Amino acid sequence: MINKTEKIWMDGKFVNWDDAKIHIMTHSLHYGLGAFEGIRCYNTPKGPAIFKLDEHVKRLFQTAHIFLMDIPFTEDEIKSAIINTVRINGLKECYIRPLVYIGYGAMGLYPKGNPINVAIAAWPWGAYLGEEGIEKGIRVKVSSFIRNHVNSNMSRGKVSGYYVNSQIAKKEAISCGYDEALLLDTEGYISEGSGENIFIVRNGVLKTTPLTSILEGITRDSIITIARDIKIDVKEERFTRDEIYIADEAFFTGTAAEVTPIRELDGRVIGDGKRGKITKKLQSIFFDIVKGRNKKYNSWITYVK
Ligand SMILES: Cc1[nH+]cc(COP(=O)(O)O)c(CN[C@@H](CCC(=O)O)C(=O)O)c1O
Repeated sequence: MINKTEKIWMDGKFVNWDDAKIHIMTHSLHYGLGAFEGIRCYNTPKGPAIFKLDEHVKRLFQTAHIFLMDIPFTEDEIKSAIINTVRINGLKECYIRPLVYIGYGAMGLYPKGNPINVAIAAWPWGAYLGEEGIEKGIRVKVSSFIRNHVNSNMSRGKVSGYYVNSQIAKKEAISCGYDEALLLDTEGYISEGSGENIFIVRNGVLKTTPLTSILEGITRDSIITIARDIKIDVKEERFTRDEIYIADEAFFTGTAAEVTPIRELDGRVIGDGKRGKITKKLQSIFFDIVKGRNKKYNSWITYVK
């Protein structure tokens, strides 16, 4: 069950969590066209700070742009609303969910005149794939469902309705006794997890999927930068499921998933079946950064004063 907080921001005003309601005939509820973000705020020695706020808000507006949704607020207004949502709820660490949706009005696939509404909620949300997963790694299954074609899904967009594909993949993985699903693209190459990007390590080289059928992950981009800063060779190129089977290490990245090692894929143990050395190094630098303990990356965090 979600951890309720006090207030939710809706179209410029704060409302009580229990009063944050919309009409059942709200367009996006029926047709799935909503733009959303997942953002984390961490506690730091100088108080709560939001990780890569600018990048997340930019992506939210890019998604709306791709789908011809005019957000009736500026990026700065949304950034302040996000900061104020964390502040008004007195949260030190939380997960933040801005949602841009097509509101109540016409029905049908061409909703002329329906308003574009915006809501922002923030709540405590711990390790997405479990604390144990962060330490020891998780078990993953290649899904029998694939990512949509790049001309079906506009994969630079983070759209609510796309997560039907992710949910059916995750349900299958869990019903088969795994922790998470890994989806292939339409050509059978590795794409991404149901809610994460993926990295592998082979012979000291870090490899991740190129920006094709995958969401342009902000955590993915951060890990690539961190890896290159510590002189790890990073390749963004396609690879297949069996390259993961024989990899030395593998891990997921995402705002919710953070950096979660993968210890097994489809019953094949990866490396020695534990969190790999490079994974551990990148994970620890990442957590130092988000928790305000690495000055070099201070521009990546926005303090909620
Ligand atoms: C499909 C997908 N791929 C990659 C990522 C990683 O992107 P980024 O967060 O920018 O590094 C996410 C985020 N998944 C979000 C949704 C989780 C949820 O269950 O809801 C998240 O991690 O917030 C995805 O949903």
